[in-house]
Amino acid sequence: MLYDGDNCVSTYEKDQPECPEMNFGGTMWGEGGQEEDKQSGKQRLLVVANRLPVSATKMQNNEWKLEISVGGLVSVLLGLKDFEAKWIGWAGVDVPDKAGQESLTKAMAEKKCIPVFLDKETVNQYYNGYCNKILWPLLHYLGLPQDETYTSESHYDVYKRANLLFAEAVTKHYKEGDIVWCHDYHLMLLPQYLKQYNSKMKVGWFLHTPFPSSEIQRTLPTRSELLKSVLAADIIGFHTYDYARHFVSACNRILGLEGTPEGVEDRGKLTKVATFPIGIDANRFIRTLTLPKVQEYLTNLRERFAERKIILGVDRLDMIKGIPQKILAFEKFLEDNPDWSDKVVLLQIAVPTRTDVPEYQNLRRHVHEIVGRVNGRFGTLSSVPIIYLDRSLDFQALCALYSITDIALVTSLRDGMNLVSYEFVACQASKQGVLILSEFAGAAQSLGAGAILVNPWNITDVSSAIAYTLNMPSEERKMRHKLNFEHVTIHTAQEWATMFVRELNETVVEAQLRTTQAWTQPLLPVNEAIEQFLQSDNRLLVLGFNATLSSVESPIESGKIIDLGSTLNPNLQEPLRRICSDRQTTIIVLSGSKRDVLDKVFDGYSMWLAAENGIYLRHTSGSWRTTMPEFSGMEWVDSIKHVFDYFTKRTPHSFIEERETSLLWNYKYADSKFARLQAKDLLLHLWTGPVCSSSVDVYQGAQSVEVRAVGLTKGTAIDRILTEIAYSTVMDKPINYVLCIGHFLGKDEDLYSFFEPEPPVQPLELSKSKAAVAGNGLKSSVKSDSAGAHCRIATCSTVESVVTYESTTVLDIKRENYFPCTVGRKHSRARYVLESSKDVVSLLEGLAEVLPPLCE
Ligand SMILES: O=P(O)(O)OC[C@H]1O[C@H](O[C@H]2O[C@H](CO)[C@@H](O)[C@H](O)[C@H]2O)[C@H](O)[C@@H](O)[C@@H]1O
Ligand SMILES: O=c1ccn([C@@H]2O[C@H](COP(=O)(O)OP(=O)(O)O)[C@@H](O)[C@H]2O)c(=O)[nH]1
Repeated sequence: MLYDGDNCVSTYEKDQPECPEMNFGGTMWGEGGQEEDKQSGKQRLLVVANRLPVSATKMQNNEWKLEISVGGLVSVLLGLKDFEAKWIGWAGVDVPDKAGQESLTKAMAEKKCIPVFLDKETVNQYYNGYCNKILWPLLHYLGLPQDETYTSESHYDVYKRANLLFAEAVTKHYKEGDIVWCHDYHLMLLPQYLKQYNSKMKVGWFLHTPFPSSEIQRTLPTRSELLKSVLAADIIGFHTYDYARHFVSACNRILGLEGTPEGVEDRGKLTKVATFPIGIDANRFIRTLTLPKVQEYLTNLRERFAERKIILGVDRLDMIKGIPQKILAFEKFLEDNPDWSDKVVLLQIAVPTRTDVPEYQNLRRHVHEIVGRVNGRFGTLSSVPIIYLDRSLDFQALCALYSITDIALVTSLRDGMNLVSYEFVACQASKQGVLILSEFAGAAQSLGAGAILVNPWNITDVSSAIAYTLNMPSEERKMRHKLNFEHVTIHTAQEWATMFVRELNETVVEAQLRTTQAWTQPLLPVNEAIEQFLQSDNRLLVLGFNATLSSVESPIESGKIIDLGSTLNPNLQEPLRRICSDRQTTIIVLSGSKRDVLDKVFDGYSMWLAAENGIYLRHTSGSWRTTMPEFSGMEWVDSIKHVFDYFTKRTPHSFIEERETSLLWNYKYADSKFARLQAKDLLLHLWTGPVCSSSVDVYQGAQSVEVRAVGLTKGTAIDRILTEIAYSTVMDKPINYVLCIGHFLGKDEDLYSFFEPEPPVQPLELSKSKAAVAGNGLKSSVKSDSAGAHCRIATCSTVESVVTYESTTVLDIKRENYFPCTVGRKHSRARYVLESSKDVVSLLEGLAEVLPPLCE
């Protein structure tokens, strides 16, 4: 992005009146930066990138000449007026002596830059080696080096060390509340290092390159470490949706983590993953075109190329830019269109980059060779078809060139975004030339409507696109330009940065809310639960079945699964019988299991059975009824079953449970390690296939994957179940004790919140919320029974949960009488946890003991 390495410093900004100095966001951050920051009241932003936006040359007496090399990111940050920004990055020069380091640090402080000093060997192994020989080709689908004598391990160690040095620089300058924005593949370990130092630091990471398919990422020996480290960030940004999708799927397939619509979830911690397509400061380009110097350039260029159409290529001399392919396509065009041979010229600016890496040196030789061949073949004594420059241009010359060009030819084999295509469009207001753009550049997803998209590997395709564009009617040209010009001028670099930083701030607030609301819970205070049970006179126990009351039989006989289904833990028979017989206690077993399973297991107990996640309900003395008929459709089932079948065949001892309203792939009897890997793959197939096209939710259990209709949750069900119970029983006093225990997964945890009286609110808020309760602050459901009578269930949103049915209060719960508890899950929304179903036995035994003995 910044062409300042390798002897090709782009100094084009330094003389420009509109941008006299680096002054991100106004106030300077000197040694007394915090003071000034307090004055400005702006949020501080630490931008950490491999490269600084200034490059340094040593003069005499430890003095430094600093040149600003403004590229995409720099101009972006120049526009970030709402932040106090400071840049941390590699100094770009080797400064072995302390005195030199101090003087450079001081000089750079004036430009709000903090240099990180890397010695020559570190640069060689970290930047040339691990970044540019390993990560860069991999991220661009070129794979790992084929040379088997090459080992990346030592490079990786140095990569780690370099990332630590960046981390040290950040922590040295970090102040509470700062935003730390890490950039690119050079710094993939940085988010983790920073969070280890201070878990409260707001950290974002943005990748400027593509993120390849997980099949490519899988080959990287350090694949897991790098993914885990970037996941430590609060938010991860990519240029395009495809890159974000690939990243989420790599986390799923490589780390086994769940991808959600918002990002990647790991044991309750969500890392947000989102797309933020970068833009440019289009006005800066438009303004520059009016400068006298640029006009002078334009006059010269017009004279020089008066008789010829100009095709322009501006690329770093990098294999991802597809320069050889571009030249071959141009050769093909000349071959196929001899009439054009002296009427067109290809100007190719090939900016040297990473010149210490052997692959880049080879590329240079290769490109020189083919340019020479084509010019030799099609050139004349007076002109050549390709003008090729191995250097960078100053900004004004570049703008002039963009503006005079007829066709910009961008043939990247892969490219994160490609800002050159944006810059060309911004400079084309008067000429309205055409952009031929590789479909493998991120820019194709934003400028695709106006550009001619090509597959750069298809030489004939690109050659035909050149011919088509040269002959394009002016109306079409104008229409295409208009579309792109609008995009480039509206979706600017500033918008990009503002959006990222805003999202990062919001994500941190959301995450704080989530952690304070949930996810860490103490053990159930069993004595207290028993004591409150004893004190109450109308109690409700809502119990899950599987992994709560069940015991698993050994199911495999002679290698075949004989699924006997779950049975009731025998130790529970006695306590359950006792509790069921208590007239002041109602038990509901709320389970995903089918009706016949619950019928069989709970035959002889007096309790309510809610099967298939509560869609079906019966008292053991009565018959089944449907509580939520709207969820009985199964139009989605075939496509899901197809995927389940595929994995069942390939995972010994796994099986499918077909229920009336859901479908479950169960691998509780399979080899757990292998089955977990299979489950990861299965989930990926579901998420990228049938789940996208149907209204279903996926529930991931410890040994199962269940799919059911969206909205069919145990929390929705309990609302209807209580209505039914209230309707069919005589309740002379409200339920004043609830124990809600189960191994409930994912969205089923809404069951816990159904009963949860909301926490006390601030005094000021309290009056507001009371007012709301009187108005429409009630969670309510209104349903008609068969006779047309209306039942209403309402939950008051203060410290008490109140449920009424036809003006009779059914449920009146205070926080101290409510015990929501998960079984065997480390991360849950329930207030309490019991570690295993054994603890459930002890608890129910405890409850049974305080009841009067059974009269046989
Ligand atoms: O610093 P270098 O090694 O000389 O490389 C220059 C930059 O190349 C990459 O740029 C990417 O960022 C652009 C803006 O987001 C994007 O349009 C382009 O497609 C990418 O290739 C690299 O990611 C930067 O870190 C380098 O500084
Ligand atoms: O002689 C030149 C040619 C190009 N550029 C700038 O380099 C950047 C190239 O960014 P791009 O996203 O196209 O690709 P990258 O080189 O970052 O992969 C653009 O902002 C160009 O204006 C430059 O500074 N000097």
